[in-house]
Amino acid sequence: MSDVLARICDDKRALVASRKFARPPGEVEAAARAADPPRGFVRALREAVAAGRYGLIAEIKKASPSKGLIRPDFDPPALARAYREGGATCLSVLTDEPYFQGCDAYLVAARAAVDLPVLRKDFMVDPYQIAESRALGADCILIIMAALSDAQAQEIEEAAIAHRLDVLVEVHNREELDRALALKSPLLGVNNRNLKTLAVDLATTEALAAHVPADRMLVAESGLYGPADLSRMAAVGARCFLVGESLMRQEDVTAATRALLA
Ligand SMILES: O=P(O)(O)OC[C@@H](O)[C@@H](O)c1c[nH]c2ccccc12
Repeated sequence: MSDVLARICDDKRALVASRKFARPPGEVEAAARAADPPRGFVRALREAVAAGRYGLIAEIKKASPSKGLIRPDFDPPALARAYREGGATCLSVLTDEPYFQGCDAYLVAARAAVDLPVLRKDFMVDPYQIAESRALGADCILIIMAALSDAQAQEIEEAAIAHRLDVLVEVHNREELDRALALKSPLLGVNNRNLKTLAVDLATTEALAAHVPADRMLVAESGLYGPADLSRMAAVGARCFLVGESLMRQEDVTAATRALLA
C-alpha cells in the first residue's frame, strides 16, 4: 500500500527547501512580525462552546486526494462570507497545491473577507512554514502527529508559540494521541480519515474520545455529512467539528452551514 501522507510530506520538504532559497528565513520572520495580529482561534472555539453552541471549523477546500475536484466554482472570499453567515466559528483553508489544489493566496483572500480566525491547513514539516503561515495571516496551524517525530512536533509547536499561533494537534490512533498529549496545545483533533490510506471511519473519534483529558478540547474531523453525524460525535463528548467536503458540495453554503448546526 502506498502511504499517501509520506508522499505528500516528501514533496512538501522539497517545496520548503526551494521556498527557503527564494525567500530566506530572516525575511519571512520579519514578515511574520509585521503581519496582522492573530485572531484567537482557540478562544473563538471556547467561547462558542461556553455559550452552549458547537464550535464549527468550516473548511475551504477545492479538491482532495481521495475525492478529486470537490468544488469547481471556487471563490474563497465568497465561501468565507457564506460560512460566516451560516454560523461557522472559525475557517480552515487548504494551502497545499499538489494534492488539494490549494494556495497561499486563498488563505489571504478568505481571511481578508471576514473577521473569523483562520487555520492554515497544510503539512508542516519545518519551522520555516510556521513563520510563513503567520506572515500569510494564519491564526492557527496544524500538527499531524502521523507525519512527525516527537522532536519535530515539539519544535514546530515551539515555533508556533513564539509566533502566537494556536495549534491544532491531529491524531488518528491511541499511540498518536499519547504522543500528542506531551505537547502544550489545548486543541486536539481526531481525524476520522486515515491519512495513510484515506479511509474514513467515525468510530475513530468514538474510540479515542474517552482517552482525551478534560483539559483538552476535542475536535472531531472529517467525514461529517449532517447533523446526525455531529450528534454522534457529540455523544462521546465532541463539541467542536472540522467539516469540509459536505459543505463544499452545496450550492448554498450559508444554508448548508446553518442546517448542519441546526
Ligand atoms: O472534507 P472532510 O471530510 O469534511 O474533512 C475536512 C478535514 O477534516 C480534512 O480536510 C482534513 C483533516 N486533516 C487533514 C490533514 C490534511 C489535509 C486535510 C485534512
